Amino acid sequence: MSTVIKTDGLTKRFPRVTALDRLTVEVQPGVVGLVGANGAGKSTLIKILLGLSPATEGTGQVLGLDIATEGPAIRERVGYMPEHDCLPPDVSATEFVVHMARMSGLPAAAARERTADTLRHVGLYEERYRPMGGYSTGMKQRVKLAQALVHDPQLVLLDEPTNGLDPVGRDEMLALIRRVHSDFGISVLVTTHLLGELERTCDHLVVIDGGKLLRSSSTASFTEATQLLAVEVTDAADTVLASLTDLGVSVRADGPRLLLVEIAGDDTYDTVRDTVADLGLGLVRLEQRRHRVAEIFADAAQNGGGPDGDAA
Ligand SMILES: Nc1ncnc2c1ncn2[C@@H]1O[C@H](COP(=O)(O)OP(=O)(O)OP(=O)(O)O)[C@@H](O)[C@H]1O
Repeated sequence: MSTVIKTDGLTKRFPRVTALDRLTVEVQPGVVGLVGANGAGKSTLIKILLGLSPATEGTGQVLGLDIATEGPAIRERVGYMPEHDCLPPDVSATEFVVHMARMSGLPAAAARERTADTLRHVGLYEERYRPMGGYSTGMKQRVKLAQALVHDPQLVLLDEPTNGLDPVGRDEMLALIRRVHSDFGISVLVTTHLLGELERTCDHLVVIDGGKLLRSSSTASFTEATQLLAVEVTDAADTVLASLTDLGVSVRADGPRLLLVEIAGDDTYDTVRDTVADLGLGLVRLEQRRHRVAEIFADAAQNGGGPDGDAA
């Protein structure tokens, strides 16, 4: 496997803020999430990787090409979906994507063919001939994705592709992103400020905060199982808590009906089940807790860094 993105000490200083602070990271082929609160430096990193904005310090390569000197070659091989709405309202999706394909160097016939295939792939059908001003946010996001894919890139950089979507639209977009990789073998770097959003979509997560790398590792290792059992009961969780405590089980309440029980061994499951049954209560859920991506921000905040709020 060859490295898709590699940065070493990448720094971007604006007059008032350091947007990227000595970022050293490597990204392998697959679907990779770039996660960070608003202002963490995600869009800045993408623009630098595309060779559109110079780094203040540090180096980087995309698909083995130098970001400082080989920007045009990078942009030939990389698709980019910008964060903000950038679609001309009185042009149809077909016209727009054909135009973007021609801009990437495709001849007219190939551009039309690729546009039709790509728009079909992202799920735009008859609507593709209508002016985009009348599109929903979800349709606009699909057009933005299509124009990033139309020239058959090896890598796409997707900046907040789920922005403005409702939960159903978000799930559809995430499934589509997954298919970009599984159907075409295109590597994906996708950003989000919603910390838990990419846990099911990405193979690997890079988490940044204040321009600094907090962690880069496989999604599985981010969300590995904890030694805690989440126990949801129909009611009277306090009674269950008291009974379990009497039995020497380490347990605490986490809301009116939820208890968190420390797993001491396999028999913890039986103890919990029997205790709830003996009290004549119902068990709604009994499952081992997994770590959440958001926890890394709480840990960083405890150690003196981390965002202070909107990292939901
Ligand atoms: N051209 C610029 N001039 C000055 N400051 C900038 C510029 N672009 C970005 N910044 C600042 O750099 C920091 C990182 O911004 P960036 O847009 O990369 O964050 P982000 O993680 O993409 O967040 P968002 O999703 O809100 O765009 C922010 O503090 C931002 O205000």
